[in-house]
Amino acid sequence: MSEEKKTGPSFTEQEALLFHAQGRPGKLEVMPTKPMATQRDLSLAYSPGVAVPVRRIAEDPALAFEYTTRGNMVAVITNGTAILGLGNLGPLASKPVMEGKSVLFKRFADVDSIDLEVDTEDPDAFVNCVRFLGPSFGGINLEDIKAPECFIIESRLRELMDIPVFHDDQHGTAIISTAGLLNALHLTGRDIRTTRLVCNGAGAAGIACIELVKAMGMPAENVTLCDTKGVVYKGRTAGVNQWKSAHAVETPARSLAEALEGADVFFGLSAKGALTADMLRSMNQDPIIFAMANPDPEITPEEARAIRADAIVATGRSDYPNQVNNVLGFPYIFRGALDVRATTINEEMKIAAAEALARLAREDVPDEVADAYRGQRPRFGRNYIIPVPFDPRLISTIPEAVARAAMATGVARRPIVDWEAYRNQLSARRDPAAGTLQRIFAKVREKPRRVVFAEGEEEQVIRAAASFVAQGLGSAVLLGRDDQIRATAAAAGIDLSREGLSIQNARLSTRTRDYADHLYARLQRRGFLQRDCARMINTDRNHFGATMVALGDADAMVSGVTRNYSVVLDDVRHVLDPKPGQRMIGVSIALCRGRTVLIADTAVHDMPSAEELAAIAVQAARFARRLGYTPRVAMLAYSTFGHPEGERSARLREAVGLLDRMRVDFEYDGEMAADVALDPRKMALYPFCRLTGPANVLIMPAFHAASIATKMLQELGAATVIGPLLVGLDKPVQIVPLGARDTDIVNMAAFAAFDAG
Ligand SMILES: NC(=O)C1=CN([C@@H]2O[C@H](COP(=O)(O)OP(=O)(O)OC[C@H]3O[C@@H](n4cnc5c(N)ncnc54)[C@H](OP(=O)(O)O)[C@@H]3O)[C@@H](O)[C@H]2O)C=CC1
Ligand SMILES: CC(=O)C(=O)O
Ligand SMILES: [Mg+2]
Repeated sequence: MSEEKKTGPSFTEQEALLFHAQGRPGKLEVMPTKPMATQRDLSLAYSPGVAVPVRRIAEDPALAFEYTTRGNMVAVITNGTAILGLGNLGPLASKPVMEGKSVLFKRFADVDSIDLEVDTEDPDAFVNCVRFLGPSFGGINLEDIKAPECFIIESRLRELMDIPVFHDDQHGTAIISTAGLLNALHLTGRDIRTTRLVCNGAGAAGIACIELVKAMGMPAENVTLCDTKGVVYKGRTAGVNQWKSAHAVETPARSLAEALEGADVFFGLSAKGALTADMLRSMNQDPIIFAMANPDPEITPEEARAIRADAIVATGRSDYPNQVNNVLGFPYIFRGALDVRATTINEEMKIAAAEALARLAREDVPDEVADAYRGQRPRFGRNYIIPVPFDPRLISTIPEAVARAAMATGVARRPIVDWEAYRNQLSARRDPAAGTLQRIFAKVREKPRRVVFAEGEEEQVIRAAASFVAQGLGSAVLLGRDDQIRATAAAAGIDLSREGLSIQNARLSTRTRDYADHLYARLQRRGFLQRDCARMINTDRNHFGATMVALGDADAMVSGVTRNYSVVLDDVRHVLDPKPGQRMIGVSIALCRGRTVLIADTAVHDMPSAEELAAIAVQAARFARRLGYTPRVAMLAYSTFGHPEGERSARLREAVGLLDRMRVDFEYDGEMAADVALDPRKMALYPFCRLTGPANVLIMPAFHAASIATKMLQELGAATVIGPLLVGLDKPVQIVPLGARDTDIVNMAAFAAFDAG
C-alpha cells in the first residue's frame, strides 16, 4: 500500500442488481439451530417441551440468554431517513443497506442480526415501536436515521431499554474516524490539543465525530462545524438546532471555504464533491482529509492527491486505501458488549475501541494477515492509517478491548474470567469461507494471470470474465465467435470494452496449425489422425483453450458450464498431463458452519488402490498447505481403526501404512469414520489417534462416496462447496459444474489463476 491505488468500482449496476436478486432474493435467511425432524424434536422445541424454559425465564429473566437467541441477536433498525449519503429515501429503499449491515454483523463477528425497517418519521412513534422490542434482542443498532431526530430517538431508547442502543452512524463513525485521526496526527507530528479541525456535515455522523474528537482532547474552539448553510457560528439562527448550537464557535468564517483556510483536518460527513480544489489548497501543510460521505466522497483521493501531494487522504470506500467506515466498528463493538452482556455501550467502551483500532494499524502485519491486504504487507504510514475490514486481527482485539472497558466501568452483567479462552473463542468466530477465497484472490491479484474462458458465448461466462477482469484478478480471453459474444454481451448489458478482456475465435486464429500439431504429437499413438486433431482444435473450445495454456499463450483455463465434467476432463487430458511425479486429483472445499474441510478425490480416481489413496493424501495435503491450512488428514471409511472388518476399509489401512513408510511431513491417520474424524469427542474415544485435532482433509475411499458425500453436504447440510478443483495438472485448468453461475465461474477462474503460481 505504498501508493495511491484505486481498483474499483469492480462491478456494473446490473451486477449489483443481479447479486441481490440471484437465488433467494436479498442477502440473508434464518436457519434453525436445533433439529426439527422427529415427534420428539417437535415436542421439545415447541409445545409441551418449550414450556420448561418459558417458566424458567419467567422466574429468572437472565436465563433468556441461556435458552434463547437473545444474547447473540442484534436488530438493525432504521426509518430510512438518511440512507448512506443518498438522503431520505424511506424505509423500504433502505432495506438492502440494513440487510447488508446484518450480514456484516454475522460475517465479521458472528453476531446474529435481523433488519427492521420502521415506516415512520415521527420520533415518538419510532421510539414506541422500538422500546417494546427489548426482550427479543441483546442489542439495538440504529442505522441511517437523520439528524436531529436520531439524537432524540437514541437518547430516549437508551433511557428506556436495558440493552445497548447504539446509533452506528453516530458512534460507529466517530470511533473509526477518531482511530484514523489519532494515527494521522501521529504521522504528521501533530498534537491533538493544537490541531484545528473543520467538519462538514452537522448531522448524525458529523456531530458524533466531533464530540468524540473533543472527548479525546481537541479543544472545542479548534473545531468548526459546517452544514449546508456554512459555518455553525455563535449567534447563527438559520437552520440550527440544539445539537448544532452546542458546537457553535466564535469565528469570522462563514463558509466552509473560509473555515478551511489554514485548517489541519477536514472531516467530510456531508455529500459528494463538497470539498473543492481551492478549499484544499488553502489548508495547512500535511492536511488530513477524511472524505467519508458514501457512496461518493467529498473529494476523491486522486483529486486530492493531484492538488496536495502532502495530504493524508481517507474515504468511506473499500476501493481506496484508508477506508474509514463504521464497518470496522459495529460488528466488533457489539461482539464485545454482547459477550459481557453489557447493559449499554458507554464512552469508555467507545474510546477503548478507537484506541485498540488505532494501535492495530501501528503493529506489524503478520503473514496470515497480509492476504487481507491483497497480498501486500502494509506498513503504518500515510496510506495505511487504519486496518481493512477483512483484517482477521479485528475480531480478536476490538471485542476484547470493549469487553474490558465494559467490565471496568461496571456495565458488564457477565464478566469474562478466562481471557485466553475468550480470545480463542473470538478467533474461532471468523468465517473461514471468506478467509479462504480472500486469500486466493489476494494471491492472484499479486500476480494477475491470463485466463481462457472456454465457453465464451455463454452469458454467465461473459459476465464472469468481465467480473474477473474488473476485480483485478487478471485478463480474460473469451473463446467464441466475436459477433455472437458481442451480441450476447450487449443484450445482457455487459461492458466488453474494459482493458484486459479479449475475444478469440478458434477458426480465425493464426495458431490453429501449431495447436493441431501439438495435439497430434501427443495423440498420434493413441489412435488419432492429424485431421482428427485439426478438427478438435477448430471445433472444440476445450481443446483449443487447453492447448493455448499448454503452449503458453494463456496461463489457465476455465470451462464446464455447458458440458459434463467428465467430458471436459477427457478433452483436457488429451492436451495436458499431470505435473511430473504428481497425481491429478479432484479436491472439493466444503465450508459449513464455520468449518472448512477439503475432500479428495472428488473427480478422478474411481476406486483407488492403497497406493493411489496414499498418493491422493499426499497431493491433498500439499494443496491444503498451499491454501494456508495445516493439514490433518483422515483416511475415511465406514469403519474406525479396524472395526468392523472389511475389504474396503483394509485398503485405507494399507494406505496409512504406506504413508508411514513414505515418512510424509503432515498429520494423517485412519481408517476412521467421518464422525470420528470431525468430532473431537468421538476422536477422544481413540486416544492413540495421531491427529491433534479434527481432520480438515478427508480422503474418501472411492469416487462415488466422495461425490455422494459432497453433494449431500451441499444439499442437506447447507454447506458451500467449491470444486471439485483439479489439482496436480501440469498447467492449470478448472472445470465448473454444469450450468454454474457467474460467481462460481469467477471463483474457479481465480483458483485456476492461483494454480498458475
Ligand atoms: N464513512 C462512514 O462510516 C460513514 C459515513 N457517513 C456519511 O456521512 C454523511 C451524512 O450522514 P448522516 O450524518 O447519517 O446524515 P444526516 O442526514 O444526519 O446529516 C447530514 C448532514 O450533512 C449536511 N450536508 C448535506 N449536504 C451537505 C453539503 N453539500 N455541504 C455541507 N453539509 C451538507 C446536512 O446539512 P443540514 O443540516 O444543513 O441539512 C446535515 O447536517 C453521508 O454521506 C453518509 O454516507 C455516515 C455514517 C458513516
Ligand atoms: C457507512 C454508513 O453507515 C453510512 O454511510 O451511512
Ligand atoms: Mg449508515
